[in-house]
Order: sequence, then structure tokens, then C-alpha cells
Amino acid sequence: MSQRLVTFDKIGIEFGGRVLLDNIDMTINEGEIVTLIGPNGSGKSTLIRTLLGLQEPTKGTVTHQQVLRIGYMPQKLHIDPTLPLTVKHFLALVRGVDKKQILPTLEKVGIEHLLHSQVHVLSGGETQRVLLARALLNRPNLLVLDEPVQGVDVNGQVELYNLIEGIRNELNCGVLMVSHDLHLVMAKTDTVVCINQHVCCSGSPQHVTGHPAYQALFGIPGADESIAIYAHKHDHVHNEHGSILSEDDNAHSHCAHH
Ligand SMILES: Nc1ncnc2c1ncn2[C@@H]1O[C@H](COP(=O)(O)OP(=O)(O)OP(=O)(O)O)[C@@H](O)[C@H]1O
Repeated sequence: MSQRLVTFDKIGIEFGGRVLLDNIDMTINEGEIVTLIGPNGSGKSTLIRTLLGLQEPTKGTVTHQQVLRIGYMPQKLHIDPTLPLTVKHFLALVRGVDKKQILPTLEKVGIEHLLHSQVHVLSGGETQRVLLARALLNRPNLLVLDEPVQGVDVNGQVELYNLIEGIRNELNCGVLMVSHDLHLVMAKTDTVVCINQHVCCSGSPQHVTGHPAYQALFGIPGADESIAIYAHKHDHVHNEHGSILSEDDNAHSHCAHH
């Protein structure tokens, strides 16, 4: 059986009386791709920051496997565009990096020809691959990818998801991804966790896309998503398994209302 890398146990985060995360249970196993979805402001980045140890939970605990090496890919590359910096030098800045690994890692993500390019002239897809290479240079057993296909066209998105799946297969690492894309990512995901402060529903992509809580947030798959996405009508409550409760059961709800 695959090893459990990370366990979130009833994580809650509050700021000034405002609940950002409530009662979040989540696990990530070795070799598992977990995708975190949820509307804007639902707490996805806050949960990632908690995993990275940048945010202390108000309630609950995060348990790590003893040797957890996280390769983190942020949403964006924040570099002063006036600063001359090649891909090679950018990757050489990774703490403790084995410089001999830079070229093979760029080959792995398909951009070895960009070794001497300036980072600020790269396209959206190329930049994402450089960030992925940087995460891989940490020799991770857990990859944490915050919106990895941001700024990438549809074909590029398919290629990036294929690449991420290939890396998971090769390294048998766990992968936690945040995604706003609800379609392409599903095919490459073992487990989807849909949050809106609390866990609305989680499980296989098939289970989650058929779940009423997912459909209330994102619309019914196949319907006109251009108007359904993020039309959040949270006029119902869930039990801790994500099932919708009848009004009589509401006393047991942990749902955030909007
Ligand atoms: N340090 C903080 N102090 C107070 N509020 C915060 C803090 N960090 C985040 N928030 C608030 O918490 C909420 C959740 O933010 P978060 O960035 O986790 O959402 P998200 O799901 O990642 O959103 P998006 O999809 O827009 O990236 C937001 O309303 C944000 O303003």
C-alpha cells in the first residue's frame, strides 16, 4: 500500500473572527494526484500555505511523513523584469541544488533549449515549465502546484497535465494541485477535493462531478458552464461526508453559508 505523505486533521483557520477554513480533513498519499478546486476566496491558497508551514492553523493538525521534501510551484514568477537572469542562473539559485541536475531537469520538462534564455522573455507555458523544473530540483516526494496551467492555452494545458502525470509515474511522488480548470484536470486526477471554506465533497473525479455540492458550485457538467461556473448558490448544508442534509438535519451542519 502507498505511504501517506500528509494528513490534514480538522484544520480550521480564523482571522479576526472570520473563518477562512473550517474542519478540513484531507490526505495525500505517495503516487496520488490530488486536485483542490473551489471558487475564488474559498481558501485554496490558505490551505496550501498551511501545508508549506507558512500559515499556522487555529484548529486541528497537519501531520507529515517523517521525510517530506516538498517541491513547490507558485502561481507566478515574481522577478524584476529589468534584472538580467537566465533560466540556468535562476535555477542555480535553488537552495542546495546539484547544478549538474539543471540540464537533465530542463530536459525532463521539455525546455532544455531555454537554458540560456532570459526568464522574463519566456511564454506563459515556458515559464510554468521553468517553475516546475525548479520544484523538481528539490528532489520532492510531494509536488505542490498552485494553478500550474495558469496563462497556458488549451493544448499547452493538456501537455502540462500529461507532463505532471508522467513525473508522478516516474518519481511516484504525491501531487497536490490547485486548479480552476474543471475539465482537463479531471482526467489526470486521482482525487478531487472541492472546498468552500469547508470540504463540500471529495473523492474520484466521477464521484465529485456527480455530487450535488459540486454542481451547486460549478454547474452540471455538460451544461453551459460559461454561466454556471462559480454561480454559487449555497442554500443547503452538508454533513461531514459532503452529503446534502434535509432541513431537519441542519442542526448538525458545519457548512459556511453565502
Ligand atoms: N493572512 C490573511 N489575513 C486575513 N485574511 C486572509 C489572509 N489570507 C487570506 N485571507 C482571506 O482568506 C480568503 C481565502 O483566500 P485564499 O487566497 O485562500 O482563497 P483561494 O481559494 O486561493 O482564492 P483564489 O481562487 O482567488 O486564488 C480570502 O477572502 C482572503 O482575503
